[in-house]
Amino acid sequence: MIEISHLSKRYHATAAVDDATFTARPGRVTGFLGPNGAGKSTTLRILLGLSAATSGTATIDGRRYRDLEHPLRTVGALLDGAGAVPERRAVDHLRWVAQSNRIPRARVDEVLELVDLTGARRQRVRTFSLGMTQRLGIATALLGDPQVVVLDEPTNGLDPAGIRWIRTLLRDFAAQGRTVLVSSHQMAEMSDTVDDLVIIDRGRVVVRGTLDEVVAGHLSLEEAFFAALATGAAR
Ligand SMILES: Nc1ncnc2c1ncn2[C@@H]1O[C@H](COP(=O)(O)OP(=O)(O)OP(=O)(O)O)[C@@H](O)[C@H]1O
Repeated sequence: MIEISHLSKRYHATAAVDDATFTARPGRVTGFLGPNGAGKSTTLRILLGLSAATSGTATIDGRRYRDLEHPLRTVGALLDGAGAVPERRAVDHLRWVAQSNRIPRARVDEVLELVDLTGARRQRVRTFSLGMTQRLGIATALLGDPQVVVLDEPTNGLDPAGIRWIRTLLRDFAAQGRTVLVSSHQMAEMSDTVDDLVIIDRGRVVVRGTLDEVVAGHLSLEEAFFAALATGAAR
C-alpha cells in the first residue's frame, strides 16, 4: 500500500506538490494523471527517496523509502528509461543490479523471460529500441519481486503493441495482489488499464476515486479529466 499524506514540495516560488493526499491499494492499478508539470514525477521521486518533501509524508507499507530494509524487494520503480549503462549487455546490467541488492542470480533469467527479452539478453543496451529499453527498465524494477510497483509514464513513446503489453502486465500484477501506481497524461490508455484514479493539477489533487466514480456523469475519462481540471482551476 502506498500512502501520500499532506505532501508538499516547493522549489523556491513554485509549489510542485501542494498538500497532496491519496492512497494506492494492493490488488489495484491506480492511475496518477495530470497535465505536464502537474507534479506527478515530483511526487513519485519523493516516494522513492530521490527527493525530500518540504512537508507531509509518502510511505510504502507504512515506511518511508529510506527506512526500508530491502528497498528493491519492497518496491520496484521505473522512472526515466532503464537506467542502464549503454555499453553494457542487458543480462550484465541485470546481474549487476541483482548482485548489489543480494538478489539471487537465477532471478535475472526469470525477469528477462517475464519481459520477453530472453532473446536479446546479450545485446548491448545502446542497441535497444525504446520499447526494449522500457522492458529492461521493468525487468530491473521486478528483480526483487516487489509487492509494490511504481511506473512513471511507462508508455511514453511506445507503439500500440508496447502499450498493450504494459497494460496486460499491470493488470497481471494487480491480479497477483500487488499495488501498482502508474503515472500518465494519456487518457485513452488509462481508461483501459486502471481501477482507481488520482488526478493532480498544479500540485493539487483535484479528483480521486474509482474509475467508475470519476467517469460518472461524463462521456469519457478525457471529459472527466478536463472537467476536473476546470473545477480545480476555479477553486
Ligand atoms: N528540480 C526542480 N527545480 C525546480 N522546479 C522543478 C524541479 N522539478 C520540478 N520542478 C517544477 O515542479 C513542477 C512539477 O513538475 P513535475 O516534473 O513533477 O511534473 P509532472 O506532472 O511529472 O510533469 P510531466 O508530465 O511533464 O512529466 C513543474 O512546474 C516543474 O517545473
